[in-house]
Amino acid sequence: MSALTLESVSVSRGAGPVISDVTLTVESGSVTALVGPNGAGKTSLLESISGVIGTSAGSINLDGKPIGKLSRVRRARAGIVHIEQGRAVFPSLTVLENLRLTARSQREVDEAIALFPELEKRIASATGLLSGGEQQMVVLARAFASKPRFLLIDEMSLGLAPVVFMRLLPIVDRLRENGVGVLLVEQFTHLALSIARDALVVASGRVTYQGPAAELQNSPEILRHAYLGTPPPPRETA
Ligand SMILES: Nc1ncnc2c1ncn2[C@@H]1O[C@H](COP(=O)(O)OP(=O)(O)OP(=O)(O)O)[C@@H](O)[C@H]1O
Repeated sequence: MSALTLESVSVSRGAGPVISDVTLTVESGSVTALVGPNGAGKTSLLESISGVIGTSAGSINLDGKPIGKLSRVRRARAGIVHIEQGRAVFPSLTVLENLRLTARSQREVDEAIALFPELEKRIASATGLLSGGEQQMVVLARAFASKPRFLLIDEMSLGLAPVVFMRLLPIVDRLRENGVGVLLVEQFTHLALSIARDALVVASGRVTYQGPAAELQNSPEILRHAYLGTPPPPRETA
């Protein structure tokens, strides 16, 4: 079992700390939802994992080996792929050309198309002509074509209606079934929790909940306290 682990990670930017003391394990073939209020530090945490920004304390490990000092490119080569906010496609290139940009071989392109049959009929279209949801699908397919071991997805739903975003969730689940470990930052909390096994809530840079996604999904009170950063209600005993 492959794992991406963070041990007591802290991140500072600008005026001071934005992430404090986060410990987390994402296993291959699992989805972890990372949720929390605006400005909580979710994007900063993803950026520190992929190497966009540095950490101020703690360690980031891939299968037990520290990767926190590696460049962004080397982390990507090791299999940590970060889908940043916004739809980063080349709109004037066709879907196929966008896939070829990250795939290392035609086989990887074919595998991506096989996993995303929805894109097959649009393969020769300019990507900019696709709907927002379809373009996000191209982003996911392109990420898959780059053979990720761990995928960090930052607000894939940005600019999409919930109903469109809901159509992308089974695709994330398909990636998971293919062994990818997914860390999913999402503003549509309940939709993210619905496909996640584990959940992490951060508020003001600190972890306020860590546990099964189903528990958060089923307990609005626990979720509310986690977002507010206040102590959770006592667990009911049988
Ligand atoms: N480039 C930057 N320079 C300085 N401070 C930044 C920068 N980017 C973000 N911050 C600050 O870091 C804190 C965490 O921001 P971050 O974007 O990580 O939160 P977030 O949980 O992803 O928020 P949102 O859900 O609104 O996207 C905020 O206080 C933000 O103002």
